[in-house]
Amino acid sequence: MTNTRVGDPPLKVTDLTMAYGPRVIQRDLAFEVAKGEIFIIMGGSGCGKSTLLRHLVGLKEPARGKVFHGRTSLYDASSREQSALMQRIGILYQSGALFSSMTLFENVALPLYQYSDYTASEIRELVMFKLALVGLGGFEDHLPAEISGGMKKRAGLARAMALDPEILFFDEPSAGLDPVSARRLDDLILELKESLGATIVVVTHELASIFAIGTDSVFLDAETKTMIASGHPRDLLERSEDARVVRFLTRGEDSR
Ligand SMILES: Nc1ncnc2c1ncn2[C@@H]1O[C@H](COP(=O)(O)OP(=O)(O)OP(=O)(O)O)[C@@H](O)[C@H]1O
Repeated sequence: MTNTRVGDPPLKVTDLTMAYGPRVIQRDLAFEVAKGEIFIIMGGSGCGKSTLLRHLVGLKEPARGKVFHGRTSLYDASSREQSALMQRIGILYQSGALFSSMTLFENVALPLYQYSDYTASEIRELVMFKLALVGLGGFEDHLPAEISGGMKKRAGLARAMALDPEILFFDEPSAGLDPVSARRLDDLILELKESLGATIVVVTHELASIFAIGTDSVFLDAETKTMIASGHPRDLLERSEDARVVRFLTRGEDSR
């Protein structure tokens, strides 16, 4: 199924209000994620970053407004259209969310068996390719418990990429990783963007990651409950006049 035309942004949010029951978390969100960008959702703790991610991937219906994947309004689509859309995205959850009783090979193969018509030998080839892409060639028979936290994230990434998604969503990819593993993951995300041309949406408050990989962003403010900045993180750092944005991007050590 193709629902995008040249020039259509892969992801767009219009007039979005997010709420849990009567409690509004964010309102008046509007932004587009252009093809090939690494789009960062940032803001302080509790501002609604993960909640926004849930809205973007079909897990939470907006209180108001729309989320478009290509030309399709996600929450106005039929459940058949929605599940087709969901197969065109990949999600890397915080823990990597691997099945602990399955080998890395089986974890990555699962979505291919579930959602594609590939033969077993084609799946084998694809899984080996995806594992090699994330630097886990040779680890296909390992169980998640037998590998490090950084490797689990990379295996989760291989699984998120199994179906060659048009958009990848990452929820706090470097959470729980030591700085060296976090750097490696950032480098890998950049490589994937270059080699696959994928569009990537990342929730993170890690400054190093934001500046290392981000090419566009939205900044959510918990107090005013809306977005107060958007754009390339480095431009925001250099040009934002908003003290809250600058404080966040300098961790309170503004030395511009
Ligand atoms: N299922 C839920 N039901 C009710 N309130 C919720 C639910 N999930 C989150 N919230 C509330 O919504 C607000 C935003 O939470 P969210 O997890 O989206 O923020 P966040 O920016 O991702 O935070 P953090 O950076 O700390 O992970 C918080 O006040 C949180 O308590």
